[in-house]
Amino acid sequence: MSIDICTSNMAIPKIEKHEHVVFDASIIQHQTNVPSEFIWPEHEKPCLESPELVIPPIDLGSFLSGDPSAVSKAFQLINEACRKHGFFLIVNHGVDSILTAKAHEYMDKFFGLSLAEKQRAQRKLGEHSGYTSSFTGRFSSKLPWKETLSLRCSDDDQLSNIVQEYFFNVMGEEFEDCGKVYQEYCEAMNTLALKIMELLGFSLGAGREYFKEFFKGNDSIMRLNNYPPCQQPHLTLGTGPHCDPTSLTILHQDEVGGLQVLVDEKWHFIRPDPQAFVVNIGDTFMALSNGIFRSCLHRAVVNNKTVRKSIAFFLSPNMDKVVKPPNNLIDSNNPRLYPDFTWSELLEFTQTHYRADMNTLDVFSSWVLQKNT
Ligand SMILES: C=C1C[C@]23C[C@H]1CC[C@H]2[C@]1(C)CCC[C@@](C)(C(=O)O)[C@H]1[C@@H]3C(=O)O
Ligand SMILES: O=C(O)CCC(=O)C(=O)O
Ligand SMILES: [Fe+2]
Repeated sequence: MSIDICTSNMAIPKIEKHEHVVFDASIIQHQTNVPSEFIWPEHEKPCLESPELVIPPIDLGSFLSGDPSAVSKAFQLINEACRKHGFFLIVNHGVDSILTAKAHEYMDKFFGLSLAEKQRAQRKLGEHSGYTSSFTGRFSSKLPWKETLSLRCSDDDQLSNIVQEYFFNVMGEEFEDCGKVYQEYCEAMNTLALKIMELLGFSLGAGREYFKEFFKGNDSIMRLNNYPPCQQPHLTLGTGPHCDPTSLTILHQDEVGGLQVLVDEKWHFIRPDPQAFVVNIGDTFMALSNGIFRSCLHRAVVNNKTVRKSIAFFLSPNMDKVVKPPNNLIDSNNPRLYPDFTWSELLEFTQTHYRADMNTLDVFSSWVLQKNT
């Protein structure tokens, strides 16, 4: 496949696939030389000695309790973080730590299977759920050193068991318990995401309920990321630099560490904390906030000793919901920065035409404008 679209002022790079590359985690982790498809260009190669970013976490429980000083503290922290880089940590979030621990344990069960067994869940083009090893079917170079299992999830009543059913139908009875855990985890993430939306709505002066309402019936994705060890970790990346095209990401990383965030033009490690969720603003929320809250640029590095796992929940609106900012964020001094679009259009753009990176929202906006003229 090779798609080349040109917008009025921006060329969209080709997406090419090279299906001959095989990423079998059990083999590739021992290979002394990283295959060339996994070698990232010089300017994107990771710095494995980056400094750590130290930031105060947001206490969600106290904010929701309504205690005035906690509310104003959370309000101040969230405003600073989202205007500056779009990333923050949440503690006292109400998610059961046993559930999170089980979600990590079941990752070992799934990713510990042979490649052929994992490929029973192989993600097909156009589908949201399924297993992908290193995106070898989608991209030709700068392949990420990871395998993922994506699961579509939603708070729509009709899709209330979608994760559980996926495991049962695709992986069989043996994965029934695993399906139950990930179903429960998705529901916990959905509840948490909507609570965070209250905080964001409040901070942007749109009202506590505004974004919570907007995301009712959301069509989200949960992704299990498994990063095997790599013998030349300084040459590759687990996940390349990107802003999530989705609205809000809630990530839980295991104790190994590898997530880096760009702040003040420097990459910083985010030290893993089992009690905390890492939250970042994605492109769709940046558009919803009329550019006031920034989509966060981040990436993940790998290491030569230990497998690393992370679980990401990507909150996204219902497919047909029109993404446009609330009226209070638009005036003559703050004109609209992005055109109206639907999540279904942006999703299609990142899956078919353009590999999500740090410029997705701008390139996508030009594409939408050009399409509509
Ligand atoms: C809708 C999505 C596309 C990606 C997964 C979710 C949200 C983030 C996107 C992604 C993680 C951004 C970096 C590149 C990518 C290919 C990846 O490494 O996983 C992206 C996902 C994707 O396109 O499948
Ligand atoms: O694994 C990580 O820490 C980051 C993963 C990520 O950015 C993603 O899946 O979008
Ligand atoms: Fe991401």
